[in-house]
Amino acid sequence: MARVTVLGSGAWGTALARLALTNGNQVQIWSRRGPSDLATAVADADIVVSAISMKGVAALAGQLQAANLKSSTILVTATKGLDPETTRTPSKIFRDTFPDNPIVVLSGPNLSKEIEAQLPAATVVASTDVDALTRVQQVYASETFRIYTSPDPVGAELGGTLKNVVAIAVGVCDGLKLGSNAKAALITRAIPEMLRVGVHMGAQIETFYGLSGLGDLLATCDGTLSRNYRVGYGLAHGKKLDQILDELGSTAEGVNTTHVLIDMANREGIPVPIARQVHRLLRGVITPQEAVEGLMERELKPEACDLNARN
Ligand SMILES: NC(=O)C1=CN([C@@H]2O[C@H](COP(=O)(O)OP(=O)(O)OC[C@H]3O[C@@H](n4cnc5c(N)ncnc54)[C@H](O)[C@@H]3O)[C@@H](O)[C@H]2O)C=CC1
Ligand SMILES: O=C(CO)COP(=O)(O)O
Repeated sequence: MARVTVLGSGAWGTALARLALTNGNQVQIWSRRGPSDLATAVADADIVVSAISMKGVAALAGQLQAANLKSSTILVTATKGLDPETTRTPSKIFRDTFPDNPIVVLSGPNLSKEIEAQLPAATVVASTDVDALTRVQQVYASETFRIYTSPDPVGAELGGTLKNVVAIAVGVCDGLKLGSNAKAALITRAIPEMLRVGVHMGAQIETFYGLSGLGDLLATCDGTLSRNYRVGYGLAHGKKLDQILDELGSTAEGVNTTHVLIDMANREGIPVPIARQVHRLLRGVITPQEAVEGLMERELKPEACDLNARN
């Protein structure tokens, strides 16, 4: 049994709290608009699970620091995004703020509605701290939630982060009714793009072929349960981005991730053709049809990809 505090009472925070509770752990949820004070909520926790939107992670890390988080507390991050100011992943933000705490990433094909319905699923917990990995694995492993471990936290969270951009593109593809061939081509060609960014940011290649990479890419590109997919689908039907996000009423991280990714790709010269079309589409400078044409009209090239290619 562990004392677990989950930060964030959105769809994913609630599901992660319920999973830990069902396994017999002592669980409390903190949220920014809730009644409890952060310092009190984390004071006795063995494990703090952060499941808030990316836009709040850097500030939350600062608040936790002010709350004097114990250095023995395991910090688990379940957010899938990149910091707009620094391009850091959540685990990097926590690592920079809490150099002595064990940091664990939890990421995989985990659409919260299916998890809440107790459908079988698997995920990855990733850390360089083996004891912390075992502890978090024990807290979450159950008959319906299978937990694999990985030594590559950055790779695990980048898979979950970058696939959100692809899910927007696939939503467009389905919204325009481009067919199964186009969808298969898009998802497959997205993999070298994700790998190129991942390798640049220090991830291990094999992580992207596991649950937190390919697994999450497939789950999120499968259809209507994914909010990022629904962003693309809505754009393909001529809706404005603001309207789509209002209707969703919850976080679609791929929108912010696309902007951060394109800033980074421009600075570092990383070729990301799919993300670039998504970026133009989100900014409203091209139509969904023009985004497709932009991809199809690119120069012809071999399929094999150079992961260190630069523009
Ligand atoms: N819902 C899902 O199926 C899954 C979501 N995730 C990731 O988990 C993260 C949260 O997603 P959801 O819970 O689905 O979103 P949500 O929109 O349902 O909830 C977002 C939560 O973040 C909190 N939050 C937002 N801005 C904040 C700030 N500035 N400071 C403190 N808290 C803030 C909100 O109060 C809310 O509790 C995202 O990064 C998402 O990609 C990961 C796996 C599955
Ligand atoms: O990350 C997720 C599933 O693993 C959730 O995807 P969406 O944020 O697109 O709903």
